Amino acid sequence: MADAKLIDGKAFAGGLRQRVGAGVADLIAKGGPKPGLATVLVGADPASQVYVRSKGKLAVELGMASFDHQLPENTTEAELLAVVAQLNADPTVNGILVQLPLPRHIDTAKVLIAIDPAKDVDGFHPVNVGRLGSIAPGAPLDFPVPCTPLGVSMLLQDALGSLSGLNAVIVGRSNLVGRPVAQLLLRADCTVTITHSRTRDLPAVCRQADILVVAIGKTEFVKGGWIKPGAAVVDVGINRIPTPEGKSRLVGDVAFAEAQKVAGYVTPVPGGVGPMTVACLMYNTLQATRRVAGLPFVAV
Ligand SMILES: NC(=O)C1=CN([C@@H]2O[C@H](COP(=O)(O)OP(=O)(O)OC[C@H]3O[C@@H](n4cnc5c(N)ncnc54)[C@H](OP(=O)(O)O)[C@@H]3O)[C@@H](O)[C@H]2O)C=CC1
Ligand SMILES: Nc1nc(=O)c2c([nH]1)NC[C@@H]1CN(c3ccc(C(=O)N[C@@H](CCC(=O)O)C(=O)O)cc3)C=[N+]21
Ligand SMILES: [Mg+2]
Repeated sequence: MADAKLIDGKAFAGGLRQRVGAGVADLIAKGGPKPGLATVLVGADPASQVYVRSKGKLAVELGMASFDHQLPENTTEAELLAVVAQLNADPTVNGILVQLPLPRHIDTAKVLIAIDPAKDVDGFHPVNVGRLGSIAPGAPLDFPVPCTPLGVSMLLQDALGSLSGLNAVIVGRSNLVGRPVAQLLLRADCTVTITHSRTRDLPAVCRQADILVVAIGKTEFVKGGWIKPGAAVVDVGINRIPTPEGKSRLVGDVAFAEAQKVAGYVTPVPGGVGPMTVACLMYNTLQATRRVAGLPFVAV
């Protein structure tokens, strides 16, 4: 079989960013508010610092205001909740992202439920989780939806067109990725199977998949022999591995070279899902701002 088509997430994300930027300009031109995105990072994890900084930079590039809050590792839960309350009350802030994971002494669920659901641009608040979990097939996504899953579903719809009736297998059941991916593919009329570390004969389950989405955090875990010929494979994993030169590079959860020989479509790491996550955060921030301005929902 010919090599798989590469799903170019970086290119698609570039287009989405451009459309969001145009949406921001249009909103402001019509006298609407300037979208504002607040990011909150607790602790000094270098990778997280890089991500949060790049989110702020992109927001400004797209015409939004960016507010970055860097709190020390020893911040108490009460202090973090006070920052969230202040951002909830600030009318210039339309989107709030609290970078995860939080230090162990902070109860993540308590922080996420404290964010105003209307400003929850990660889609992690239980109200938004519930909206996604009870959505009717094909109904509009007119509330905040988790960024990585939204990006995954956009890439699949762009590559395949209608997903109706396709067998989708998700590897990983986290609240951040696996579960919301499953909800979005169910909304798109896929037949969805969610798998995890207790799944029996995972390779055999994966081989049933027309769409295989992998989000486990294990370097090149899914092998070529697990993939149905012609399937669309979306690799969400971000694993940093050392190179012989003493540097590091990113690899996914799928053995990419093997997958390319079997799959019909495959996303690379880097340049696949990652850039979509950040673009969808901008999309969610624009949409949250349009909603507070009382404007109707339009997908961009
Ligand atoms: N590209 C992007 O924008 C993003 C990438 N990521 C990346 O995606 C990956 C997953 O992230 P996240 O969902 O937060 O991870 P979690 O660690 O929260 O969840 C991992 C999931 O994988 C499952 N799992 C682990 N080992 C196996 C195994 N051997 N067989 C089957 N299932 C297994 C776990 O199962 P169980 O529940 O049974 O423990 C769990 O459900 C990571 O590499 C992360 O860095 C995350 C967010 C955004
Ligand atoms: N509240 C919260 N929301 C998140 O969305 C969130 C989070 N916390 N914590 C961490 C994870 C991880 N995540 C990524 C975002 C972008 C890339 C990304 O842009 N990746 C590039 C590579 C970037 C590089 O080279 O380092 C790519 O795959 O091409 C990856 C991973 C968002 N997360
Ligand atoms: Mg915690």
